[in-house]
Amino acid sequence: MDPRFWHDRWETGRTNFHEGQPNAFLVDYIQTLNLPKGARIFLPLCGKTRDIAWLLSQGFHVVGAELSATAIDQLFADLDVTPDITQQGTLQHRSAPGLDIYVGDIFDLTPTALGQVDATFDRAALVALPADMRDRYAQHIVTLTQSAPQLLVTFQYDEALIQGPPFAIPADQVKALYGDAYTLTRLARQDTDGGLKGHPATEELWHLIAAPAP
Ligand SMILES: C[S@@+](CC[C@H](N)C(=O)[O-])C[C@H]1O[C@@H](n2cnc3c(N)ncnc32)[C@H](O)[C@@H]1O
Repeated sequence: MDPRFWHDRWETGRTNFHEGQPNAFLVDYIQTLNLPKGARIFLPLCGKTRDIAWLLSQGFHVVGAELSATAIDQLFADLDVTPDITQQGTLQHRSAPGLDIYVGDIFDLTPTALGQVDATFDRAALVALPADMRDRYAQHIVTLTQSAPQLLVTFQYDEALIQGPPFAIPADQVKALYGDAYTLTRLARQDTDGGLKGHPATEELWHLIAAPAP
């Protein structure tokens, strides 16, 4: 998807994907990841999600990647924190205690820059990408995180009624994208509160664990 689409959304404040509170699946299912305090959790395409403040409050270290500098300005303002800022190639690195954010195209992020992560939480990231970008994205996440365990939130809805993003990602597509690298378990599904764009929708939570070597 053209980066201008997202820059425009942030510049004009059309960010209805932003939840004003930590994601309910994250809060209810984080224990499934069985992470110790201080574990590093990666949030791809993080926007200014409140999940970051919540994870920090739970004693985790958060690493995010986000295209929009405006989103990250707002994130740090919401956190009431002034980050240190350095340039790393095409990416800007904004850091504060417990928090590293890479501002720029996630496809420019390397495993070396990201460093070791213990888990990934994908909410409104995979589903934000059109079909022709998803393979590349999923492979990039696997490479970046070295198949770290993942919680992945997807949507199901009638695509004849709703135009994404967020895009519907049926179970067989989750398996096609991640089935080689991970063993997949659907942990939960629930109707989206108030529907999506006026139509019924369902959200699903997937738990991805590195598949045993063949
Ligand atoms: C639907 S929003 C979700 C934000 C956040 N995960 C949340 O739950 O509120 C998708 C975000 O991905 C960002 N984005 C889109 N393409 C990107 C890319 N190639 N690299 C980094 N971020 C990207 C957009 O700027 C936008 O903030």
